[in-house]
Amino acid sequence: MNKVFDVKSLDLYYGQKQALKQIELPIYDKKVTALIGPSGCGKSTFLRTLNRMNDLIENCTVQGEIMYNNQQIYDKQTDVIGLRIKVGMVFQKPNPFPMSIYDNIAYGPRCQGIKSKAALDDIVKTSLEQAALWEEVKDRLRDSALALSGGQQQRLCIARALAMKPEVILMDEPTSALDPIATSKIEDLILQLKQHYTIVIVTHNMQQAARISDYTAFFLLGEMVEYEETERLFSHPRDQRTEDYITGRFG
Ligand SMILES: Nc1ncnc2c1ncn2[C@@H]1O[C@H](COP(=O)(O)OP(=O)(O)OP(=O)(O)O)[C@@H](O)[C@H]1O
Repeated sequence: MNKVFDVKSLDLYYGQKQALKQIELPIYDKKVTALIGPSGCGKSTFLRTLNRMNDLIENCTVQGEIMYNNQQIYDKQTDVIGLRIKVGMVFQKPNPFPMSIYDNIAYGPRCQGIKSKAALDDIVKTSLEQAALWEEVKDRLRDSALALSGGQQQRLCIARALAMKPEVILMDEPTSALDPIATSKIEDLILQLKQHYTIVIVTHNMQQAARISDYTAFFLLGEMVEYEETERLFSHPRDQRTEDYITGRFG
């Protein structure tokens, strides 16, 4: 199986404080990898290393190696903007831009220099279709995105990421602000998207990890304690700490 990312000996510090310790992890192509663990264990921090979003945090230093398609992304020569296009991100709280549904999707492609209306129309339609939102919004593309429901806004944010033609989508607790029906739609969508994209998702919800992911990594206190095929990790955890966490003994 093809590794999209290969992480080796990754340490991350916020100032003096070490938030990630010697993380080693592969991320496989067109699979869903879930990151689980109690609050503050470093899941979001790790997720952000994969497209160098932590660069935006002052005092954050990273050591070790993250290979993305056989290229070390923490090299000085890395085109970080290009990396963030290829490795898109969806956040916990839906964050549509205060503009129309259409313009939310067209914004990124326009910034990349695409001006033709036909080309933009096509990107908007395809992205919304892939995000399972087209049927719900096709008659109101010029309406404000802020008028959509929370679940629709989150699918819009996924469509906005897809419009950039990424290879990987990082999702940081994408359903934690949503009700169960909207959550279930996003979960179905993730299962669809993995046919074409590699997905890494942070979730607090172990049932969700079990339902949608192929691989799971359990983090604790900045360490990656266990990484396994999801089914195996939940049925036969190797480490006592994983077992304690998944059986609800802490966290
Ligand atoms: N910008 C920052 N500056 C300093 N410390 C930070 C920063 N962001 C996170 N941390 C610290 O790094 C550690 C890991 O935080 P992180 O947000 O990655 O954990 P998490 O597992 O994603 O938690 P949660 O599930 O609550 O979102 C925590 O101790 C946190 O306080």
